Amino acid sequence: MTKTIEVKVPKHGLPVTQAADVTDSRIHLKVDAVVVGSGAGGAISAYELAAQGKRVVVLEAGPYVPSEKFAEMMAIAMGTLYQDHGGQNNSHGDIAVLQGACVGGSTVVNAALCFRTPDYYLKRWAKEYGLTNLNLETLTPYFEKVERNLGIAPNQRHETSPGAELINQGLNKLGMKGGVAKRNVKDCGLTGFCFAGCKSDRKQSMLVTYLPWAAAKGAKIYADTRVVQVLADQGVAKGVRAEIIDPATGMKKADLQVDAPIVVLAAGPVQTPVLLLRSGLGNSSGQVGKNFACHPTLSLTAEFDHPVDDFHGATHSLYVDEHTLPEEGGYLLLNAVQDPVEASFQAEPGTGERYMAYMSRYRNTIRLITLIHDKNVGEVSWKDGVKQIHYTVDDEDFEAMKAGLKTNARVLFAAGAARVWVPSSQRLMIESEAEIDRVIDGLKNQPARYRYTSFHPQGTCRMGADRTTSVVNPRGETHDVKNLYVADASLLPTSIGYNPSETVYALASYISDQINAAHP
Ligand SMILES: Cc1cc2nc3c(=O)[nH]c(=O)nc-3n(C[C@H](O)[C@H](O)[C@H](O)COP(=O)(O)OP(=O)(O)OC[C@H]3O[C@@H](n4cnc5c(N)ncnc54)[C@H](O)[C@@H]3O)c2cc1C
Repeated sequence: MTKTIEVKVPKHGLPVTQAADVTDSRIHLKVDAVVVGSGAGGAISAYELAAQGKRVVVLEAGPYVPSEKFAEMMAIAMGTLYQDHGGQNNSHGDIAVLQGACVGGSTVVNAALCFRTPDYYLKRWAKEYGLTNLNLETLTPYFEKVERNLGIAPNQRHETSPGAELINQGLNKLGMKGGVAKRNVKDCGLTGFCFAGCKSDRKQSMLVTYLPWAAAKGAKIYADTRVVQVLADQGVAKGVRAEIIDPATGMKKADLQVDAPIVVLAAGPVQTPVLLLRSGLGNSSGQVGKNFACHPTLSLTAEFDHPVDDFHGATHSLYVDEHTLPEEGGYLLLNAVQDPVEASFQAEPGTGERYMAYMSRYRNTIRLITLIHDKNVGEVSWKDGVKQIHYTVDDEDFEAMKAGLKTNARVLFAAGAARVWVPSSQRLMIESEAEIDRVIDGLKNQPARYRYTSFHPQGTCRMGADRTTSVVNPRGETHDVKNLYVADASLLPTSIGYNPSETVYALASYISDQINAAHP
């Protein structure tokens, strides 16, 4: 007689509890540490704490989407992997603020470009915010560790996209120098689909690195689970309350309470402050949600007289940072490959036949992004059950954007562009190098006219030594609530001008060590 033995194996490699797996309407867990959010900061914290023997649970509001299910189409990826299905904006609706919202967070959809935090900012943070502990000597081992663990390395020659090759030629003609991008990608498949998730798992996102490692050390991961309140008693963190939501219906399936003496918030720079505000915790300084910066970007699209086919290759091949520090201009240039959907919203060629004609030349186009180091002038608020991002581009920052766009256009013409499209509702096209200054000088700081995208929100739970001007102390613990830690991009005291993921990876690793030291 044959006996069937039922073996329960994880469905797609990563053991994740999803709403569909939940049968009880109330769940109560007791662990050593609860981590809120499974992105850059959350996944690293979860692994580092679990590796020290702590019982860890990770709660992630977004769904679990295994890599094999990634659709190599932006429109679908936006709907499944991004915060608010890709529709998160500032309150004026003139800047798209993109964040990942899935198991692995923004690391699943990011372009993997990595920079160590420049010493310039570490020195500034030490001087202005008392963060003398975050110096190069202390942080270098953390940079080295995450670079090793995530395979962060300079692109190989063959990974350079065709558009980046042209841009390099333009830079050479102008006597400028591009830097070779470093990315957390191993053996890149050159598909150009980073923003839609890496189907072949070559991007070393949290989904394929720290989260499986955390699970191997015993951490439990819940998807579809939105934390709605941080629990504390007499100034000491006690755990969190969450709701497990069926993503198919939007209906609540269960209430979840986690009791834990260590709470790590890593819900990202929009949701972490919202959680603190909703919970009425951590805000004696009045700084929770304040100091929001987001690195607004505008892309110029160059059109060539011949096909370039700039859709295969590293998403980012090169950067130009001669003018990135605030005193030197405050802008960074980055090339990026683009799929037709992205190309379609990076320029304003007009509608109808004009638009069709423009898109029919998609193969001839490349883009160069201008990213500005913005001041921390924004605020995330939570009012009447609604989150809002109040932010508008500051006038001085707009001047940095204009300076960046001028350099950007010069590089594109030197690269051989026939014309350059400005992403403005005024339908601006620059037809020669001689026209650059006139067109760009004519731009006014009216954000609704432009196609702004932010990929890097940051700064809403500022770290600092002074409890009256910051939310989190230099070890990552909130000034107000003991054992309540923050380990995500909200910590950054100022905008850092460069893509921030490696800074978040390093800070989360550093803070995990502080937590492990305080809770042996
Ligand atoms: C399209 C895109 C491209 C990018 N490209 C680059 C790049 O090339 N280089 C670079 O350095 N940076 C890049 N970034 C930015 C980088 O990925 C982020 O700075 C970094 O991931 C931030 O880490 P985090 O831990 O703060 O948040 P995230 O990685 O965003 O993780 C936060 C997680 O918390 C979850 N969450 C939110 N609220 C709750 C809640 N209440 N309960 C439970 N879970 C919650 C979210 O769903 C999300 O999964 C990019 C970002 C995007 C969106």
